[in-house]
Amino acid sequence: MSLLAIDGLAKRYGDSAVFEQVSLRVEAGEFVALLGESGVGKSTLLNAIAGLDTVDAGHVLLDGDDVTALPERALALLRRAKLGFVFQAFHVLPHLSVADNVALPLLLLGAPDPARVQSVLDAVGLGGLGERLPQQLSGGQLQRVAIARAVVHRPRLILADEPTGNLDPTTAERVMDVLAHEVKQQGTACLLVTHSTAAAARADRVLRLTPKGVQPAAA
Ligand SMILES: Nc1ncnc2c1ncn2[C@@H]1O[C@H](COP(=O)(O)OP(=O)(O)OP(=O)(O)O)[C@@H](O)[C@H]1O
Repeated sequence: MSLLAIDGLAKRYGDSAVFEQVSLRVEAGEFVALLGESGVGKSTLLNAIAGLDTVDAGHVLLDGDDVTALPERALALLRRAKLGFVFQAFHVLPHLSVADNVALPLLLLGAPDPARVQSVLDAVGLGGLGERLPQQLSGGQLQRVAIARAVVHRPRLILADEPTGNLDPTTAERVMDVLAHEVKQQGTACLLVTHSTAAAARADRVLRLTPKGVQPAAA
C-alpha cells in the first residue's frame, strides 16, 4: 500500500474547476517534486492532502486513512502524528522562541526531545539562534524554522510548498539536503511543490499538475 494514494481528486470554486482527475501515489522513502503554472492549484492540492481544504470529488488515502472522510478531531490527530507541512507563509508562532516553535510538534505528541530540536536547528543552519523570537529573524531564516518544525517529529509525509522560495542558492541547497536526509534516513515521503529546477533535480520523480490531472514532467 502506498503511503499516499490520491484518486480522482477534483476541486472547484463555484462553477470554475481548479483541477480534476488528480491521481497520484507517493511511496514511503520517496521524494516527489510537483511543478505547475502559477494558479493551477498546487497549494490547494497540498491543503487537500492535509485535510485543510475540502474537495469536490475523489479520495486521499494517507497511510490507509481517507482524509476526505475523517471527522475533524481524527484528522487533527492524523496531521499531528503523520504530517509535516512547510507552508508558503511559514505560520511561525510569533510569541514563541525559534527553539520552542520547532519543539511544538514534539510537545503536541507528548514526546519532548530537546536534543532532536537542537539537531534539526543545527541541520538547517540555525543552531545558534534557538533563543531568538521570530521577529528577530530574516525571511530566509524563518523559512528554515518552518522546515525544521516540519521534520522534527519524523512525520510519515512532508508536504513542502516552495520551501526554497526565499533562499539564496547555497542555503536552498542546504535545506534540500535536510529534506533529502529525512526522506532517506527516516523513510519519510516528501511531496515538494517548487518552481526551482535545482530543487526538482533532487527529487526521485518530477510531476506536473495541470487542470486535467497530474502527469510525469517532460525532461
Ligand atoms: N477562496 C478562493 N475562492 C476562489 N478561488 C480561489 C480561492 N482560493 C484559491 N483560488 C483559486 O484557485 C486556484 C489555485 O490556487 P493555488 O494557490 O492552489 O495555486 P498554485 O498553483 O499554488 O499557485 P502559485 O504557484 O502561484 O502559488 C487559483 O486560480 C486561485 O485564484
